Amino acid sequence: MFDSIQKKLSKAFKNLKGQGKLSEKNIKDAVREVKMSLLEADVNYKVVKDFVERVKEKALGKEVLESLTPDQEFIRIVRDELIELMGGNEKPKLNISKRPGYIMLVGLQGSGKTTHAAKLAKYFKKQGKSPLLVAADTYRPAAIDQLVQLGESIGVPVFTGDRKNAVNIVKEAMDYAEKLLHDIVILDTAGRLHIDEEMMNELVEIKKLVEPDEILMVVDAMIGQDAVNSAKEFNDRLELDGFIVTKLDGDARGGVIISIRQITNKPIKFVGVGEKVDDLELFYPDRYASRILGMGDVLSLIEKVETEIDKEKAEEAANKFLEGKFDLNDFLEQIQQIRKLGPLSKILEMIPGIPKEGIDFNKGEEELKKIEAIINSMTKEERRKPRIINYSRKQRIAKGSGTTLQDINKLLKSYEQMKKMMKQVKKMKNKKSLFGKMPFGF
Ligand SMILES: Nc1nc2c(ncn2[C@@H]2O[C@H](COP(=O)(O)OP(=O)(O)OP(=O)(O)O)[C@@H](O)[C@H]2O)c(=O)[nH]1
Repeated sequence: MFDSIQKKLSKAFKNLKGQGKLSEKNIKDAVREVKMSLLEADVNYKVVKDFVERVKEKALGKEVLESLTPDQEFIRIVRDELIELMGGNEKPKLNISKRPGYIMLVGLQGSGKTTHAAKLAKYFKKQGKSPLLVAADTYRPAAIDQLVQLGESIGVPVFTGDRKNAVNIVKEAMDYAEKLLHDIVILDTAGRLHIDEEMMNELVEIKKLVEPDEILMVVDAMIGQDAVNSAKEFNDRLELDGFIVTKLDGDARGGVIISIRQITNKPIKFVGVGEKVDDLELFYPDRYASRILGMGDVLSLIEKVETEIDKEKAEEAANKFLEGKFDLNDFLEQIQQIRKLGPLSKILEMIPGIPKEGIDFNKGEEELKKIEAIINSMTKEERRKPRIINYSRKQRIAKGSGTTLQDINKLLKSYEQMKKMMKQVKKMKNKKSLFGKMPFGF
């Protein structure tokens, strides 16, 4: 995410590092680099121009010129201005006041509406709500089937009606939702390759009928400025409540996320970071500013861990480890939990200070898959007591998992090392409880 803008900006900052004191020229050069980085990231020209003016004005102020760590002071200014540009300290919020609440998704074809309708439904389901998905995309019939399939995969009903007339489908869906006591209704509407009058009229009609609590436009980050221009047109016609910016996991350059708020004056509420139904994040301007600047995003990582990782299982595993009873079954479960967080590259980029260069994420991913396959090919007893795995068992496991004897030896060796660590931890724990029993404590 944002690889190229991160690299360019870090070059701008590097030139200020170790300069002792800064001159006006240093700062002007750095500002120019920032400007080029933003333009190359496809940020709207006017947005860049205003942004750069504000950064220059602040950077030429006394604080930076006299600061002992001018590069950090400069980064702070860029970060603050970036946050401001993307919505300040605003928290992402959906304003649902009716019951059922209505969320209408609009956007161009292929932007990710259908996928994000399902992601939102799952998001609400996780909160204990009872969502209903409505397939009102009659322009591309396959979109209805796509939504039905996605709905099945997350256990959320999908209303399809007569599959012919979007306004009729929505009308019937409203009755249906009230009867079945759904508390949130998500409408997937039709998109076109380009904005056209027929599509807009249909959307306006649905809007009038439903009076949605939220009209969110789904915008594809990969198409850059075109996306921002169409966002402006949609907003002019429909008075949007906000945006879901999708496909930020790809090599999106960042332009959309940085400019859309400024151009439309409407907030980004969610971002899509992958094709799976869990790949949805709330949009916090400060956290995204940190990511754009390559400073990681620990808060989002913690939230991800809290929602994806089973706390009870994690505690159970930790206890087993402390008791020295952590076996390969537990090891497998831990790997599966970690994989629920998504690809390693995505996890690591949220942690500040981890350089991306030189890390082969695919190799790490492959290694995890290999370990999973090896443990899956073991019997229950072998997983519980890996020491019984002799040569012939190793041969069988290697065959079953499509790996080599070397791979198996490597895993068993890591497990032995882990066991040693468990023993040490257990010893320390016992010592601690002994000290706890001494008369004066320790
Ligand atoms: N990498 C990535 N792909 C995404 C994301 N969101 C959607 N996609 C993919 O983008 C493609 C289009 O998504 P759809 O949900 O079908 O788009 P749509 O806007 O409903 O398209 P129409 O129904 O034709 O208007 C699909 O292949 C999705 O898997 C995302 O956040 N990241």
